[in-house]
Amino acid sequence: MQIFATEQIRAWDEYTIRHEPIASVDLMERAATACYEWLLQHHYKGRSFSIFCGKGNNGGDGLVIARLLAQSNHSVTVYILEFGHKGTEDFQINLARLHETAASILFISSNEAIHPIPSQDVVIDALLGSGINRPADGLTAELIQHINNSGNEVIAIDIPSGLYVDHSAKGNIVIKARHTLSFQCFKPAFLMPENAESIGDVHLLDIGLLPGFLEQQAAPFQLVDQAMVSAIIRPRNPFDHKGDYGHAAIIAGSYGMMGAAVLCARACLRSGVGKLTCHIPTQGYTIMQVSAPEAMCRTGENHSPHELEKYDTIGVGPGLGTHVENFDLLNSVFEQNRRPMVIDADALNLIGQEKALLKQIPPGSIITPHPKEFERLFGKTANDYDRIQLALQKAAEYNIYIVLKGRYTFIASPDGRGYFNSSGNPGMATGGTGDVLTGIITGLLAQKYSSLHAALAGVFLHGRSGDLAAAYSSQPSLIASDLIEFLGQAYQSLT
Ligand SMILES: NC(=O)C1=CN([C@@H]2O[C@H](COP(=O)(O)OP(=O)(O)OC[C@H]3O[C@@H](n4cnc5c(N)ncnc54)[C@H](O)[C@@H]3O)[C@@H](O)[C@H]2O)[C@H](O)CC1
Ligand SMILES: [K+]
Repeated sequence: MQIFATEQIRAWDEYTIRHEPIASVDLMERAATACYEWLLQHHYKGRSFSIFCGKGNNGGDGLVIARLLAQSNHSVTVYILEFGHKGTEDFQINLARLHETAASILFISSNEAIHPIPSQDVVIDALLGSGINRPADGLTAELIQHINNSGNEVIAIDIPSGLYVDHSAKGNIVIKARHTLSFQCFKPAFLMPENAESIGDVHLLDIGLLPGFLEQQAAPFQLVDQAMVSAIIRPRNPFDHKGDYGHAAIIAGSYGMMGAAVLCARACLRSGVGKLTCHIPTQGYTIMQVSAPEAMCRTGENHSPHELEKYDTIGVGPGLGTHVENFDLLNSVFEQNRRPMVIDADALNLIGQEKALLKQIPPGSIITPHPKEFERLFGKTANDYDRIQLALQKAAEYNIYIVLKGRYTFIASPDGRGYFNSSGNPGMATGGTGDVLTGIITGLLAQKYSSLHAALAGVFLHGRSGDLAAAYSSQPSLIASDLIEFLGQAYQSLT
């Protein structure tokens, strides 16, 4: 699924209006009806509503929702923020229609007109939508703050007012919504951690924008979803043997951190790899052989980084530690292996300390930093959007894939394309889940998936395992081992 910027969203509306064809006021009716139906289906039936509208089409949506609620006997008060103009055509048409209902309509043209919101009311925020082109200020900003301070439950229409669709609004005054009801596709704003407080839970409502538009559009970002990953994963052939699924190596673990190596190894095995050899410290030998009997082990000084050319790929980093001798280890790995590999955790921290190593990473490799590791490697950015751009820039500069881990993990490809993963949940914010991801991606690379496909399928399957595990038990109780147990079901869920 594409993730569009403001101009493309507007173009998609216009394409639908022209080709369906449908009048724009009828498209607004369809969008607002979807919001109204969502409210009825989600325990808001019978509640009373304070609906705040601007004079653009976002406000128009609010007026239609107000009419539909009033016509179904809900108590509705509509507050229209005065901007000194009549409003868009569709806004005006719907204001006239609203006058024929029992809804109270009040205009806010100064601070004095801002009154306390009844505590039982659900607030609908339809002040500003995707047409915003500057920070909310003056009376608009005061009204937003008034709504935020009220403590009432807020449902934002299309996007919380004050937020930009595709660039940072950090530091601006923005509505804090419990739910955001948006249309058709994800907007970049919904995928950025810096907006978490504003957007609440996002619900995408289908308003029937025509799919024909998608064929002509190159979106700046793609959403990694089930359809995408189902098309990547290949079925197994009946006459295959283990040699067909590659030989992976994992170089991981140190005293006190053998768990990371075990999680990584077990996840790699469950990903479908043919053979796995773990290069681990000698004192971790028994732990690994008992925990992952399917894997072979090599021990020896400094993880014994020898004969690495026999592997199809290598995953390095989980639980490795950042002792100085590990710089030699990394140098040796990068010298021996020039095929795409996976680099994570302490291996990234070592590279963060010795930036010259970045240039030695084999081309097409996948690095999997979390935001702090990313910062150590490439520096701080002012906001999440800049971090995404920096990731794309660095991916191109070093010819690597950067998997920037988070709620919506971002995958930066060296060709300039960016992908946001859609699966996963906050239960996965717990120790060891990153080691599992490294194991899965390493296993997919060994099975000769391209680096891009291994990264995309790896993050999606990892998140899907987390979703299945959380559904089976709960988010708080989720531990990294659960992801490995549910990887089989995650694969199954793709078909
Ligand atoms: N498919 C869809 O997504 C549909 C969306 N719809 C809704 O339409 C809005 C977009 O409407 P638009 O009129 O373009 O913009 P806004 O309502 O956001 O109005 C903005 C309006 O206000 C001016 N303005 C911009 N920034 C500010 C500011 N900081 N303070 C005050 N005023 C500002 C600007 O000049 C505009 O005139 C979309 O979000 C959906 O809710 C349709 O219903 C159809 C389907
Ligand atoms: K809004």
